[in-house]
Amino acid sequence: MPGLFVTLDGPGGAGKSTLAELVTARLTDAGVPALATREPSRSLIGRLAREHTATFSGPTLACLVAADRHHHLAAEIRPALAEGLIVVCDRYVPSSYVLQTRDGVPLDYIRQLNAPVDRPDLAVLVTAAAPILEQRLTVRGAHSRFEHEGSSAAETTLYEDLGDVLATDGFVFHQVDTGYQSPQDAATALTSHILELSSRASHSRRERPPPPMTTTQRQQVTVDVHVILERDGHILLCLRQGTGYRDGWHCLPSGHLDPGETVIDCAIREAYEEVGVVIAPGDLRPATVVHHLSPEGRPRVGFFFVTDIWGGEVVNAEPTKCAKVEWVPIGILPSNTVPYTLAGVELYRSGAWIGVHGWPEPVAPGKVRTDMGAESSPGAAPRTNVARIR
Ligand SMILES: Nc1ncnc2c1ncn2[C@@H]1O[C@H](COP(=O)(O)OP(=O)(O)OP(=O)(O)O)[C@@H](O)[C@H]1O
Ligand SMILES: Cc1cn([C@H]2C[C@H](O)[C@@H](COP(=O)(O)O)O2)c(=O)[nH]c1=O
Repeated sequence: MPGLFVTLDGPGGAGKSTLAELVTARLTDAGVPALATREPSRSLIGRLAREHTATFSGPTLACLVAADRHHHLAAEIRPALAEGLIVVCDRYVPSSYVLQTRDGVPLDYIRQLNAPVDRPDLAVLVTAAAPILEQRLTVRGAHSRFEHEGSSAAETTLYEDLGDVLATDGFVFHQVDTGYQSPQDAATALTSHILELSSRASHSRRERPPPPMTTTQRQQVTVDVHVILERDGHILLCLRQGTGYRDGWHCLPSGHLDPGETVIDCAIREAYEEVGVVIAPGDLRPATVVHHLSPEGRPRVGFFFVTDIWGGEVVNAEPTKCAKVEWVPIGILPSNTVPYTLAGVELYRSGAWIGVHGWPEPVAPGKVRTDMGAESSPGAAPRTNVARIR
């Protein structure tokens, strides 16, 4: 994976969330695409785990957070890494080793549950002396029963004792003591460390020649699905925010294909999750397909669907990821529209069934055909079959 996966763990009040937010902002300001995320994640399973620690405990909570972790990796972390992003995750496996142990689950059981999950490139252990943590928690307030029930000293000791286990389990870790440095200073030091690691990783990737493709090696691509809701010459765009990827840019309701999902199911799910509309499978029409190469060199295939029939009201259903949803004229998209999105909409408008975007050279010079008129769609020109978008 070309990105870098960084996790932050440590006792309650150590400053994990503060650091995650500051480091991601600094990376983004430095022009390095980064994604801030956390565990339990924002998914349905994650919300169950986060919001119900009073109800779920012991092995139940251990399994719930492990299930959330598997889904989080598949749905959010691996796709972002594949795009070349630095993923900064607030809590990961070391939190399970400590919190589930405190909940009476045997450490070996927790290690087995987490044995199959990805190892981060860097596991940051954020610490501070126990009296400092207690003081911070008193001022900020406790987030969960773990912080009501336990003492910071006991939790800190469990993290301190974790070194050998983490090393055995394949974690490369780095300690940050926030006890005597401001959040800004801690973030500056950690951001430099991450940037250095990232540059080392990309150097070693560059120095390693790409392995030759053999018949057993196939190109891996990320599949995205985009939904064009079209009405009266306008389409619906979402203004991204707080995602760490292209924030401040407009995109279509869209997302990655989940494991086991068809592109049709994915379009229906994303439209519902992001803008609250219910689309019947038969009302989705294929708009175009974009074979995209991301600036980091990762290939993606985007299936664009279009519809003008849906149930429910359009709403901004994910306000933490989207500042607003907006109807815009299909022919005059905002200048801050994500280029990949723009390519899909332009292909659809031009009537091309399929196009390539972001690739440096024509894939098959002389083979580009634009002469195969086919059925047309509302708002779109007669269909052509292939186009190239720069
Ligand atoms: N370096 C620091 N110096 C002083 N105060 C800090 C520092 N880092 C964070 N804080 C403060 O300590 C409190 C806890 O920080 P934060 O919520 O980031 O911790 P956390 O490790 O994510 O906690 P939890 O595990 O409970 O979610 C906050 O009020 C935050 O402003
Ligand atoms: C990752 C992880 C989390 N939990 C629990 C502990 C807390 O109740 C929440 C995290 O909230 P915070 O604001 O980050 O403190 O989730 C857990 O039990 N095990 C885990 O691995």
